Amino acid sequence: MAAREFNDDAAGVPDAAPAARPSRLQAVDGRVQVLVSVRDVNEALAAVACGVDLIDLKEPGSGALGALPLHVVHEVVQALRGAGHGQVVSATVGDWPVDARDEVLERVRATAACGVDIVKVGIPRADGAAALLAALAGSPATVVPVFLADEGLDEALLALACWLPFPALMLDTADKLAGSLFDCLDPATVAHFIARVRGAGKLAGVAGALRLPHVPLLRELAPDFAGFRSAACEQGRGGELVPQRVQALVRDFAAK
Ligand SMILES: O=C[C@H](O)COP(=O)(O)O
Repeated sequence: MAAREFNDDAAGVPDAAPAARPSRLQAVDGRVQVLVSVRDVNEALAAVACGVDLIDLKEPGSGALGALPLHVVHEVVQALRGAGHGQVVSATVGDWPVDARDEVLERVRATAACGVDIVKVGIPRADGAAALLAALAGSPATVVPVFLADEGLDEALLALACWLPFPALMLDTADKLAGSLFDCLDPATVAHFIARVRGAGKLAGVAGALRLPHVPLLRELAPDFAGFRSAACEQGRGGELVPQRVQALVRDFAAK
């Protein structure tokens, strides 16, 4: 799909947007779904046992969207499905420069071939991001672009991604030591992102060093899903997943 086919005008998203790809990712009425990033079979099974909605396969020690070895991605998908767990499973492809389109597309293809439902790809605010989005829209895999919001939100990029046939869009941060998503974007901008994505018929997800005290604000903003790694570990996001921390997140999002 060529970026030049897109023509955002004052009216916003053009009428002739391509239909979003069918995806197993669905909204749940009245509840923010909890996504937790895990690095192996044990963490995935522990997260499922805690009641998380979405399992995200990632090596947190390798960066914001650090990729796991493909054989581990495959192994976790097999373990979850083999044990009868139907959670939507996503996986990341690593942190790539924005112009490494061929490498990203190849990694997206290989990751999707491991049986995950969704492949998450980071979109930095940088020259070349529109071309990357357009290339990802042409991939046969189900891709969810993840806007890295450290430098703010680029409205034109968001409009393009809303127009392209992705089933969902996410916000996240690249620098996990610089605070949370809300240190990069104010709640009104996050609310605007969610409304814009929903208005385009897609699901909206947020992440970015979010912690338990952010849950009330997240519930108010009501994205379709919120993603966590840092909050689920005791020794930083590269440490081990702590089930009690995951349970606390699930409980607080489910509380009446
Ligand atoms: O997609 C979710 C991320 O793994 C969240 O990680 P984080 O909480 O460390 O920002």
